[in-house]
Order: sequence, then C-alpha cells, then structure tokens
Amino acid sequence: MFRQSLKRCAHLRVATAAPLLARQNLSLLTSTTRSSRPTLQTTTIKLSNLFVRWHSETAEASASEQPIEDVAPSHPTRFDELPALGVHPNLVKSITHGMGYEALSDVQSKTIVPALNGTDLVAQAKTGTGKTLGFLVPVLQRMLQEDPSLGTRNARYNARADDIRGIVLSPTRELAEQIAAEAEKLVAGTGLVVQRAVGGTQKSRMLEKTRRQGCHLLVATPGRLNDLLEDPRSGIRAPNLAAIVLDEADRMLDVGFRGELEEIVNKLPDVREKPRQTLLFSATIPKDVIQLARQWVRADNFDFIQTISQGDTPTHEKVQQHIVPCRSWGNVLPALFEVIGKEVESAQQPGAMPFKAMVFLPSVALVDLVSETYHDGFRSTCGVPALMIHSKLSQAQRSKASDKFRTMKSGILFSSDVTARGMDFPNVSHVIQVGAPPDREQYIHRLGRTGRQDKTGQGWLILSEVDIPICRSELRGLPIVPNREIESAAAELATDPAERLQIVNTTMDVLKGVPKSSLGAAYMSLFARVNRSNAQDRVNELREWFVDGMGLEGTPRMASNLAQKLGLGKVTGLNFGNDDFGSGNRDGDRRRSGSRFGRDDDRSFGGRDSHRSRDPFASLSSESRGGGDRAYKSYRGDRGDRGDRSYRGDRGDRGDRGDRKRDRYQETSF
Ligand SMILES: Nc1ncnc2c1ncn2[C@@H]1O[C@H](COP(=O)(O)OP(=O)(O)OP(=O)(O)O)[C@@H](O)[C@H]1O
Repeated sequence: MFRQSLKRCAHLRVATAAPLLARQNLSLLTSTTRSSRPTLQTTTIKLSNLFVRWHSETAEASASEQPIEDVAPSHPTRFDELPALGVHPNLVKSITHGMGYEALSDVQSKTIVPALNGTDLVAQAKTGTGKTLGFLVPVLQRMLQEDPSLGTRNARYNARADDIRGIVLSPTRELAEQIAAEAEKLVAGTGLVVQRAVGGTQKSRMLEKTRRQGCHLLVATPGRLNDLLEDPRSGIRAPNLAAIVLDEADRMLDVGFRGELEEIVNKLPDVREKPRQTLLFSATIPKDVIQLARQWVRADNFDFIQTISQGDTPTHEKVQQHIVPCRSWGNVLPALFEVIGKEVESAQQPGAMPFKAMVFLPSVALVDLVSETYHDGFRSTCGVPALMIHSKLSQAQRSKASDKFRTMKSGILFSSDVTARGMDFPNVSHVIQVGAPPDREQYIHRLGRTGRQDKTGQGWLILSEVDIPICRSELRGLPIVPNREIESAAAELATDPAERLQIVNTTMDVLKGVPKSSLGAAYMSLFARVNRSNAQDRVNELREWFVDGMGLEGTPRMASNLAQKLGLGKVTGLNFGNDDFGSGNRDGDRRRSGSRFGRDDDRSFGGRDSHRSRDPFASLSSESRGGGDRAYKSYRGDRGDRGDRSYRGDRGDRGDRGDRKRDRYQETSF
C-alpha cells in the first residue's frame, strides 16, 4: 500500500518535472537496472563506462529521487508509461490513439530509454519487430526536449529549412518514404515537421515544399541528401543536427554507400562543435559491420542492444522455410510457377491467409523476364494479379507498384532487392526467393517481408543444383527444410515436349516468345555469382535451358573480353562473338571501390581520437547474431538505389571462409 502511494507520488513528480528529470536520471535508471537486473537478451557492452556514468550521475541525484526507478522503468512495456520517462504526451498520443499501439515491442522496450538518454546505439532485432518506432520516438522526443516550444502544432509556422535536427538515412527510396510516413504520423500533434529527400523525385518540388514548411526531421536516401547538402542554393542546412540514424545499418555501411556517407558527414556540423547521437539499427549485423560501426558511434557512450538471444536464429520460427533444389537452371522457373500454383490453391482452403507473395529475383533482367512469363503463361489460370518493381523503373512506376501491392488482398510482387529490406507490406503470406540470394543477410531481410508483427508466413527458396553449395554454406544453421514435392524441379528438359510436364512446356513456350534482348540480359545476369568451381556448370546448365528447354540454337553470344572480365576465360561451351540477343549491359557495372573503413577523418562521428584503448567493440562482435563473417561481399543484383552494376563484382572480396567454419551455426538441412 505504502509502496503503491510512493509510486503514485513519484509518478506525479516525474511527469511534471520531465523532461528535465528524465534527462538527468535516465542514465541512472538504465545503469542501475542493468547492473542489478540483467536481462537475458539485452547486451550491455561498456560495463566500465556504465560504472563511471553511474557514479558521476548518481552523485548529483538526491536520495529522495530513488523511488523514480520504480515508476520510470528502464524497459517500459506500455506506451502509456512513456510520459513518466519524459516523452511528450502529444507524441505518446499519436502512438496510442493515432496508431492504436499499446504495448512496446521488445526492441522498442530496450532501445527507447538509452536512446532518450542520448546514448549512441547499435541495435539488432528480428525483421518486423518495430525498429522504426524504436529510433523515431527517441529522436523526435529529444528534439522536443531541446526545444519544448515545438510541442504544439502552432510551432510549425515557424519551422525553417535550415533547422534540420535529425536525419534518418535509408538504403532505398521506398523505405525512406515508409519511414517518413511513420514519422509524420508520430508528429501529427506536435510542431515538428518531417520532410523526405529521395532520389527519382523532383528536387525542385521537394526544395520548394521544404522552404515553405521547414524541416526538423529529414528522411533521405544518401545520394539525394548529398546532392542537397552540396548545393549552396538548396537552403537545406543542419547546424542544429542532434541525431543521425542509419536504418538497415549494415547495408548503409556496405561499400556501396560508404563514399556517399563520408561526403555527407563532411558536410554536416563538426561533432566536436555540435555533438550528435548516432543510432544504427538492423535485423542483421554481421561481424565485419561491427568493425565499421566503431567509426560511427562514440566509443565512450554507446550500447549494443541485442534482442536475439544466443542460440536463436535471426529468422522467425513462425515462418516455415522450404528449399526446392532443382536439377538445373532450366527447371527453376517452371518450379517457381508450380509453387505459386500450389500455394494459390492452398490459400483457397477455409481459414488460410490469402495468397500475397513477394518473389525476389537475382537481377532486374530476371524480374522483367519472370513477370512477363507469368502474365503471358500463368496469370489467367492462377487468377492472382501481379506487379513488378525494380530500380530501372521510373520512381513514379515504383511508387505506384509499391502503393498498389500494399493495398492488395491477394497478389504477387516480382521484385529485385529494392524491396528486400524494411518494407512493411501488410499480410504478405509468402516470400519466394529464386536463385542464390546475394548473401545470408539479404536472405534474412527478404524472408522478413512475411511473418511481421504477430503474423505467420512461408519462405521458399528455389535453387539450381549449381547454387546449392554456396547457399548451404551461407545459410548454415537456418531452419530451411527441403521440399521434394515440386515435380518440375526434377523434370528432364531434354525430353520430347509431348512427354514433358505441361508446366515446363508452358514456361518454355512463353520464354521463347519474349524479346531476345530480355532473354539475353537474363542469361548474362546469371553469371553474377559464379566462381571458379561452378562457372563451367553454370555455362552448361544455361546451355541446356536455351537449347533443350526452349529449343533455341544456342545461348546468347558473349564478347570474349566480357567473358574474361567475368572470369569465364577457361570454361568451354560459351558462344563467343558479338551480342546477337541485343542484351546490352542491362545490369550495368556494379564494381565498387573505396576503402573498407572509409577515411580516417576526425570529422566522421568522433573520429579515432574518441576511441579509448579499451576496445568496447571487441566484445560486441561476439554478440552479433546471424551474420557470421560475410564471405561473399560482392553483389551485383539490384540491391538498392545505387548507380553502377556489373555482372560481377570484386572477386577478391570473397573473404576468409575459414572463419565461417568457426561460427556456431550448425549444418543446414539441405
Ligand atoms: N508496438 C507496436 N505494436 C504493434 N505494432 C507495431 C508496434 N511497433 C511497430 N508496429 C508495426 O509493426 C510493423 C513492423 O514495424 P517496422 O517496420 O518498424 O519493423 P522493423 O523491425 O523495422 O522491420 P525490418 O527489419 O523489416 O525493417 C509496422 O507495421 C509497424 O507499424
């Protein structure tokens, strides 16, 4: 009884004194709770630093404030507990009334308090578990804390384009749009203004809107942000920048974005003059990325929040994972259409989820080809509408496809990796991956488009035998179960069409009818991930697909210098010569350059000077889950909004496979 009333008193006291109290005491609360009540899943790295913080800040906190710990939990479980932590009621109202959420997810519960306190975070949590709110809430709240006048809507009239206080960076345009939409819902009752800066949209229109409305939080893709910051006439400035978030942090720190990030950082205020918080969030944080993260966070003020417990897989148990091994590449597309047909049928059973599938393909060319084949050969019998999305479409086409798929009850989205990360399409029942995924992380992110929040889902991986060894190694330990019920996966192609499976015939007939340039581009793109050990097998199986499967005279001609470039110099059976399919270089040149660790520049997020001799990252890498060391860093699919692509990346980057053997993942079951 006494304890209850003490709680009530403290509650009132904290609510009225917030946000000041919250700022002063959050370190105390987090530190105290962590040291006295360690949780199984949260990893706190810098115990010594916590100890220091605990001592200095507890000294300032009076003894009478101790009961606050009882009411302002370091791991809140309900959003209505957030005001006690100093979170503005208008922000909380948007969540509880506007979005209708009551309980915090695990990652939100564990990240919001330290992030509110200004601590830099590296946070890993499974896909679809609410990481977006996990970083948006503290970033927005800290803006309100710094300038309480922004708490009411009227403050919007004073917002300026040169007053950006927070930046969220995302690897793809669609994800940036999605994050901005979520942020707009959150700030609905406040004076905070959110703007988006994404490639493929009219820069002038964005600038006009931002000058008119102002901006506190900018959600951007790196290319467009860089462009805006380097344009002296844009008026986009961030002298008060207090936070930067890298969503899909492992992807953002990948070589493809690193140069651009460095350029951005160089145009932002010097952290020595204007300190800022950095939040890195992702469902996958491979060990090599942890090494990169050290340049981004303040070594003396960061936490690694790990919500995936040791021994757990980074995928969801509620998502069944099947693999369909196909005898050859020519069997892969018929197997895909057979899986779709069967699953559409199962979805018609009473109580089943409507069939809503995302089909990920290894290249833009294959997205085009498969989408066309589905429409010409299977759409009418399946009865399920389909859309496609990839980076070679205009932004208007991409947005249209994405918006439409979002609202579809049942449908298929044939996609490149532009939608692999972060996209929150509701009620996706199936994720079907065709061909070897670029790496373990991308497999996990693609799979994570289904089974979000409390939903269930199914994952299918359809592979040619040639790709099995690489996948077996990369997907080690994931609960993927072989499925041998797909007849077309095993069908011989060199059989009289009268004897072949109907689904194989239909696929081959339609493929034969598509423009030769599409076939040629798809053919070239399938050399993206070959290596010395499987190049010959790939050439052979593609030849079988073209000749035995489609009845064509041969495979597309390939210029010998391209074959050399692709490492195919020693294989036999290639058709050398000038491109006779008009395939061009559809997927472009994706070779990437740049140092793995970027520039050693003091301006980049604290720089090296801030690193203490005690290395808090050393223990961090042992806490990352599901990544392992990435053996295959070169990627040539359509992974995001990058410019150059090639059929092959840098083969030198294939890494140390010895390390991979040492990780804890058991053997895969396929
Ligand atoms: N506390 C909550 N209660 C209920 N739903 C929530 C909550 N937090 C977030 N959501 C919803 O859950 C869905 C997934 O959230 P979100 O997209 O942030 O996940 P994520 O962890 O970032 O996923 P990914 O790793 O794929 O990027 C969204 O529809 C979001 O609005």
